[in-house]
Amino acid sequence: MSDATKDDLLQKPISRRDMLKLGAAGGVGLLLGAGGLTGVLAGTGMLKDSAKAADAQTAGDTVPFYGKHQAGIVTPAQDFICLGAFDVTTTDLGALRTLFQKWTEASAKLAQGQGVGDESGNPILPPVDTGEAMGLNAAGITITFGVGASLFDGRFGLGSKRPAALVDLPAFGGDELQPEWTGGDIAVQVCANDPQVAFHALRNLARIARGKAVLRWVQDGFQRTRTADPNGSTPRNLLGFKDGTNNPDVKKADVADDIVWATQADGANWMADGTYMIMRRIRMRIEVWDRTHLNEQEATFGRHRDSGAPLGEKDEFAPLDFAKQDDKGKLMIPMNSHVAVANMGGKVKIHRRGYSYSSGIDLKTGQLDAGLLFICFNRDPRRQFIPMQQALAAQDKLNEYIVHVGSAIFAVLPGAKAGGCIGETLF
Ligand SMILES: C=CC1=C(C)c2cc3[nH]c(cc4nc(cc5[nH]c(cc1n2)c(C)c5CCC(=O)O)C(CCC(=O)O)=C4C)c(C)c3C=C
Ligand SMILES: [Fe+2]
Repeated sequence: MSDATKDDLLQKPISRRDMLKLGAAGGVGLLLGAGGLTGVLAGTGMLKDSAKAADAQTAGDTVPFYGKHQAGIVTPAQDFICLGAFDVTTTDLGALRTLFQKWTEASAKLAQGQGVGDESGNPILPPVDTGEAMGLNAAGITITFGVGASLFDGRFGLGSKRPAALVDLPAFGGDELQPEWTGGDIAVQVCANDPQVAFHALRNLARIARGKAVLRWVQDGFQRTRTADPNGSTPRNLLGFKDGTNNPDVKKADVADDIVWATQADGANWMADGTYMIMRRIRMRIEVWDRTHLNEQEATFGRHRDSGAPLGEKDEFAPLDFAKQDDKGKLMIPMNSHVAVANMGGKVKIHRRGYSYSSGIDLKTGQLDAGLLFICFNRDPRRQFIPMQQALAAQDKLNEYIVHVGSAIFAVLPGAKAGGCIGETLF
């Protein structure tokens, strides 16, 4: 084996699957034994696997956990989400710091496709990791942490550090918020290309938090999978429309700087390179929508259903022309359509990263409890999400078919370097 290949293998994170194979071959310790690497890897078939794994990695199998910004914000959306909000039960700032230290270490391991910690090997103790992700790769997992306004109350003496941009969201017209889907001291957003990998991460992070924080609400969500749509075209929401077409291109650093990342100049020094996340659990009146004719559906969004193009256009990515009229002088895109209102004259932008959710049925009505787990990231909600949602609440034709039932806002912490800790700029 060439030195370069050996280096690659040593750099390559060892996945849960590799661990199992190494375990069967005599233990991970062998990996470190002098000259043992080639033999162990050949014996387990990992040499062949490592070539496959390298391919998988280029397909986004592992996303670095550490960095200037947290992952899971401008990272292209994975197929599944498991979003949890926690209430902190400890009143000790030191314990909160320790929790974030433990969460950081565990998350860095999970991002590499590993379990949350080293097993003791003692059969009379519960395993350190819950085990349901054994044999699964990292599936592009990202874990993103944020803190809610309630964390800045009297409990930890953090009141003076509450960023001005971390406002309590105002009441919006038409809101029917339910307390069980609202608020939270801490948000943990887990996204992955496998639902079990995502669930496993949130479950283990909740387990680590025992005695310090408890889950307040959890919402799973999904988009189409890569298997069903290998081309990665724009996902469709549960109303059947392509959703995300005109999202700003946050892969471009200048666009992300403008729309997503907070700076020191924005008010709170500790939030530099962080962002603000808004979650809205938006239930869709699916049964009503399904009885609505296509013209009306398209007028509601201002786009064609099949292509996703603006009304009157053929190409999904054609620019929106709100002045364009049909041959009778009627606006092609109605002024009260969702895109016309959300566009805000092109002056206000947010980065949307939502998922569909389906949570069974409403037992009272027998109707589907399904909709959009709306998530957006923005640099200052006072200038971005809030005015946009105020306009939508007042004018959006889509309001006939949706109702906002959950809501939360979080300051998403800056990223950390390897060896550092998420939250170190705050606590
Ligand atoms: C406050 C922000 C927004 C909420 C809440 C929201 C809810 C919501 N949106 C859809 C479906 C679509 N939205 C689309 C575009 C779009 N939506 C927002 C903002 C909110 N949406 C913006 C800023 C935009 C882009 C506007 C523009 O300038 O073009 C679209 C069209 C395709 C696209 O560009 O993504 C769809 C479809 C649903 C179903 C929903 C609540 C359930
Ligand atoms: Fe929208």
